[in-house]
Amino acid sequence: MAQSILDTMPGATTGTVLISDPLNFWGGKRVKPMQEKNTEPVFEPATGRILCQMVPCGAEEVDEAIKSAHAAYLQWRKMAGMERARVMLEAARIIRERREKIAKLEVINNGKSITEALVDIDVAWQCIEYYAGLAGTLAGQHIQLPGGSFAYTRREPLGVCVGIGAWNYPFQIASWKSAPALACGNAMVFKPSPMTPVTAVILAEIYKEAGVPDGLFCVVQGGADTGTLLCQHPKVAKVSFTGSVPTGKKVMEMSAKGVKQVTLELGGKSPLLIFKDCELENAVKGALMANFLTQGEVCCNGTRVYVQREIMPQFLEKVVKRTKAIPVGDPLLDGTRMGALISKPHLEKVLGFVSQAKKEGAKVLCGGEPIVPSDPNLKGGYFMAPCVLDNCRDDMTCVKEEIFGPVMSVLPFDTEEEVIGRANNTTFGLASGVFTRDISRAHRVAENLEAGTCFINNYNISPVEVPFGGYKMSGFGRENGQVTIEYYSQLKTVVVEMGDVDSLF
Ligand SMILES: NC(=O)C1=CN([C@@H]2O[C@H](COP(=O)(O)OP(=O)(O)OC[C@H]3O[C@@H](n4cnc5c(N)ncnc54)[C@H](O)[C@@H]3O)[C@@H](O)[C@H]2O)C=CC1
Ligand SMILES: C[N+](C)(C)CCCC(=O)O
Repeated sequence: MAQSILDTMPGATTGTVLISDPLNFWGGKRVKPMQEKNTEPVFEPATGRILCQMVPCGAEEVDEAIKSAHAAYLQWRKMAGMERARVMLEAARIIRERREKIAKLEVINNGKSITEALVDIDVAWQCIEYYAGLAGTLAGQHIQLPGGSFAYTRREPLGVCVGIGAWNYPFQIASWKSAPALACGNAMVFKPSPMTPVTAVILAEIYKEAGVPDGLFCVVQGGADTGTLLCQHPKVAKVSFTGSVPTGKKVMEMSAKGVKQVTLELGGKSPLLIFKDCELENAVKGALMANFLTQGEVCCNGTRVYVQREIMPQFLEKVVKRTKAIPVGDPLLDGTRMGALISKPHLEKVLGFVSQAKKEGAKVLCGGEPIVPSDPNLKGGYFMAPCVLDNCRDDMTCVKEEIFGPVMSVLPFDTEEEVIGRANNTTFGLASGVFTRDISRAHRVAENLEAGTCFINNYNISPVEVPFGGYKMSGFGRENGQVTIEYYSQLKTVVVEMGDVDSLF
């Protein structure tokens, strides 16, 4: 059935798509909601038009999905890693083959530019391919003990894992969570954000087509209530969450009650440090990459841009020139580099941060206002002009709080020691960046910044081989890279006695 939606994609344009297929998936197929209660409209951000209805799953449906996942888990965990790898490689191949269609659907639901969505879909299949590669390498250790006795360890799956996703990278988040989970022999029940329910179910269909047992990757739709049901379900072994800090705390609290493992990928207010000895053109490009991907709705964005005072005028001139040149508009057009924000209330929240910044003394160098594109089709879309704020201070709201929109705050600094102290003066710690040509300084700064990632002379590149995750209130656990295997598996120790029992009793 998803085929039918995907198959309409080649000819689809902004403002033309309507989705009526069921968006839940378990037992190997799309499942219609049991009842049409608490339905929420889902919007196409570029037009403000209703794209489909999101019908949240209740307790009975969540239970069905988890049961279906558990049954699949019992089969999947018995397969050799190499067998699981073959299925996952097939899933990666199918995604790659349909990348344009999936990317287009993602754009229609999320509002980001097609250029970016294509990258997101590529990162998704690469992630599945990467963990397929690791599935066959899972192994334990053999430990020799006295008298010929020995012990060995087995790396075993956890069981049914829950993935709860945010709306900014819908398909990619579902892949980042499911790929390591499945590689280790787990099943996953995934709940997308209620604002972007459309593409996770495509991933479920692709896994099915690739040959996973029915139920191995399920999708349940819903918001906080459905998420709560998932976190509280006794058959769930682990919850991996991407979203805001307040919700992350609730997820951790609920999971604690059942002693479930958690991975939390939360928000950020990451610093980007630009030293006067940097290659300025690259630093300017890096600052844009750090702020304007996905309309600024990225958790690891480097939104506090600290620039060494001597180069501030040149930096501002170049950064403003490039920001003003960003083509904002119809996200399905190849030339567009920034699309629409996720929703009207979110756009208003972001614009509210800009007015608050002005009240607190910041100077808007460009953007920060809504855009109504000339194309009549896009009149109801949630567009705004990307914004650069000057005259910022560390105590301003725009510098302290996560805006999650295209708003860059620029701050001057004088010394390395000073800027490191200021950069670390936050409860967040997701990412950070430094631009300098001095290699000693680069590594010293990387060591001293309190964040899960430090980009040196670039920003926001995230190859799937590289671990990603936060320090401090930005969360814990990691996604991507080899280490994530440890977050989706548990170690069993088997102790073998080769002699007689030397009993104390
Ligand atoms: N770290 C990141 O990548 C993201 C950060 N955010 C930040 O959060 C703000 C709010 O965005 P939201 O989508 O409302 O984030 P959120 O944290 O409320 O939602 C994230 C996910 O958690 C689910 N959820 C909500 N309440 C839950 C509960 N009690 N139990 C279990 N699951 C629950 C949501 O349905 C969604 O799937 C954004 O403006 C932004 O500042 C939002 C999205 C992604
Ligand atoms: C892909 N990347 C690194 C730009 C962002 C991924 C993290 C997120 O979900 O916001």
